[in-house]
Amino acid sequence: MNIKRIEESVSLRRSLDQGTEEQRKAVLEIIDEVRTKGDMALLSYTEKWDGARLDSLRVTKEEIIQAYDAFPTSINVVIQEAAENIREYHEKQVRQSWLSTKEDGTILGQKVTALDAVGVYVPGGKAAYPSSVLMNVIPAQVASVGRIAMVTPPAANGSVPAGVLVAADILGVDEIYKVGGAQAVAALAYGTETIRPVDKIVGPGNIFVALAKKEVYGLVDIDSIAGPSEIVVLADETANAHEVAADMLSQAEHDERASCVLVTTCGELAERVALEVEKQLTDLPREDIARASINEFGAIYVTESMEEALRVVNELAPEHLEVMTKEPMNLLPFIKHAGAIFLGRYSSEPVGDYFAGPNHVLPTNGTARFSSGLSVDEFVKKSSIIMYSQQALEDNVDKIAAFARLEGLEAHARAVEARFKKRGEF
Ligand SMILES: NC(=O)c1ccc[n+]([C@@H]2O[C@H](COP(=O)([O-])OP(=O)(O)OC[C@H]3O[C@@H](n4cnc5c(N)ncnc54)[C@H](O)[C@@H]3O)[C@@H](O)[C@H]2O)c1
Ligand SMILES: N[C@H](CO)Cc1c[nH]c[nH+]1
Ligand SMILES: [Zn+2]
Repeated sequence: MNIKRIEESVSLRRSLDQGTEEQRKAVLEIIDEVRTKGDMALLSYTEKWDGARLDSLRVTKEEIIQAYDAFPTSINVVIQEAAENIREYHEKQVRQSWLSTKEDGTILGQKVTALDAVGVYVPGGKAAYPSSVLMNVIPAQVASVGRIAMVTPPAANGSVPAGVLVAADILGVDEIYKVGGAQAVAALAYGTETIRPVDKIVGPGNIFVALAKKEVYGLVDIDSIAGPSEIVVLADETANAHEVAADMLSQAEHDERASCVLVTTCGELAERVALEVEKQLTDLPREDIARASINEFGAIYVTESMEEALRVVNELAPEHLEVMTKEPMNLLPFIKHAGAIFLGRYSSEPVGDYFAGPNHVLPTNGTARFSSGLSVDEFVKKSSIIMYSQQALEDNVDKIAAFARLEGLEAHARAVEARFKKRGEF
């Protein structure tokens, strides 16, 4: 791993995959087919892209029972405990509706209402993470979303990864469909004979899923489009090189385009981490992926001071930031931009990926400058409440009418004045 000089400015931003012309055309065609042909189109695309010939799209109770047999009970217990931690954390995010009464009797407020129906996309194959099922479903449940429908592409033999089914069942999600790609997104947005439409679609997926989500946005809401994983470790001379390297590799193994960066005030630590990364890479099962990510998007920066290191961290605005310094809590006030902040030696990034409670769906590509991780807020909406008293309207009618006339909107002015003037008096 190369130790780099700090340039004027540093960035984690990798070009976002916008898809090729061909992929965009394919997605539009798939959406149109699903909209017009419904289930028939879903079954035919599932055969074409996933190689699975299905009789029916919905996962059955028997399949869930079989999924439990694939694991020892001990892992189910772990999933259960992780789910409890995630639920407890997200319960703290719940917002209450509020009403406030002014002196003149006016009541203003905000009513928080959960979405009626949400679709959760769970990617197929190796990236079918049961942990992501927990992270996408639990905040929706905590928000009291009425209905949660899950979609995931089946393997060629028609099966769905057992871990995904067990995680869904532990959470009580029983509406699961074996369909993936753009066709699944289209089904959730438009509805088919089997799949009822939803109001919002969340969850990561490949370029076909991302393009389809962008295309149906407006008809339904979508979450942010997550890019490849990122980790930045901010360390001083007290950090342990073996542990820093291990944490960096935890994200490098996700994706060839994942990024892991060390920012340190200690040149000696930088040298040791570079060697450790190389050493630890060699026996990783996903060595090829991690090596590609390190070569292309890995970096070690040595800074003159902690002040400069903090400037670099805020500029990178990473998805995950680990602070491995003598007094990590003391640096918290100076960290402005990061999706999740892991403080101290014992807060290794996978603690957050799986177990601690906060969500692991986080802003990537520098978007932590202006956005936040998935939360209960994403599954509710807010209606404003206005109940003006007679006194309040009488006191303010002239101001409101004047403002309306400033905009040339006479009917607006007359609407408020109608309470106090008779017909023909305007
Ligand atoms: N950021 C995160 O938290 C996170 C987590 C898990 C996965 N991911 C990402 O999700 C993605 C998973 O990708 P995947 O492909 O394994 O699963 P996927 O479920 O996203 O996509 C599989 C589907 O793609 C469609 N497809 C494939 N080739 C096609 C083609 N030529 N034309 C039209 N449709 C086609 C098929 O319908 C197939 O069912 C990866 O990019 C991974 O990085 C991200
Ligand atoms: N670190 C990933 C998000 O960047 C989430 C994840 C799922 N499983 C393991 N990790
Ligand atoms: Zn991870």
